[in-house]
Amino acid sequence: MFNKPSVYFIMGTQNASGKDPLKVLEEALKGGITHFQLREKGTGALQGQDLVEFAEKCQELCTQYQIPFLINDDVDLALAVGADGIHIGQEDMDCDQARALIGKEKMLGVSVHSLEEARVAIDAGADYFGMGPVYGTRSKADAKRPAGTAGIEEVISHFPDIPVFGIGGISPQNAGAVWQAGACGVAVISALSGADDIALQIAHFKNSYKGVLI
Ligand SMILES: C=C1C=NC(C(F)(F)F)=NC1=N
Ligand SMILES: [Mg+2]
Repeated sequence: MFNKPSVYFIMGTQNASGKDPLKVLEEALKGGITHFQLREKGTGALQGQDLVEFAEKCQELCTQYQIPFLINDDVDLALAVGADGIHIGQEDMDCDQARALIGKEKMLGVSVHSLEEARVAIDAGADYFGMGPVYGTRSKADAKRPAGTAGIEEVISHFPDIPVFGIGGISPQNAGAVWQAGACGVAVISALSGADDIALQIAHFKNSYKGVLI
């Protein structure tokens, strides 16, 4: 479920750079992403029934390609469409509550920025961590300042069994440090949603992992 090198695509309708978001998702699935997260935020974001229907279409595509489909923040939406899991941040509901709501089978991802936050998330049964922003990012309006990969190294050294995804401004050109830090995968928004050839970009991400191994 979390094999290296994982490429975790995150997108909402506002990240599709004018393209049909479902077409972008299908191209990414065809191109070999390993996880998908629907993160519907910002002005113009879908709401209500429109959001449910869009999420259901994302779910159908991910099921077709047998890729885990996770939803950011919105546990009710995740339960409504039968998503494979949720991703929550520190400012969302607490991990224990989220785990109680989704049950043991679904995936629980948590954004963590410290050992303490990681410990709390592990106690709640988190399946993976998101850590960042590694580099500067334009995809998250309230992102913290770039943290590099030190935090990733520290958390992995204390909790070696929990997969960690680096996120924030990651491209194939700067992904090497994220793999070097021991991350299970890279989580990306604009590096894929804005790419001319998404499959090629995914291949570049996977090759950047090989580069580190050699
Ligand atoms: C803020 C986030 C941080 N990390 C992740 C993930 F990559 F999934 F772990 N997703 C988010 N939405
Ligand atoms: Mg959040």
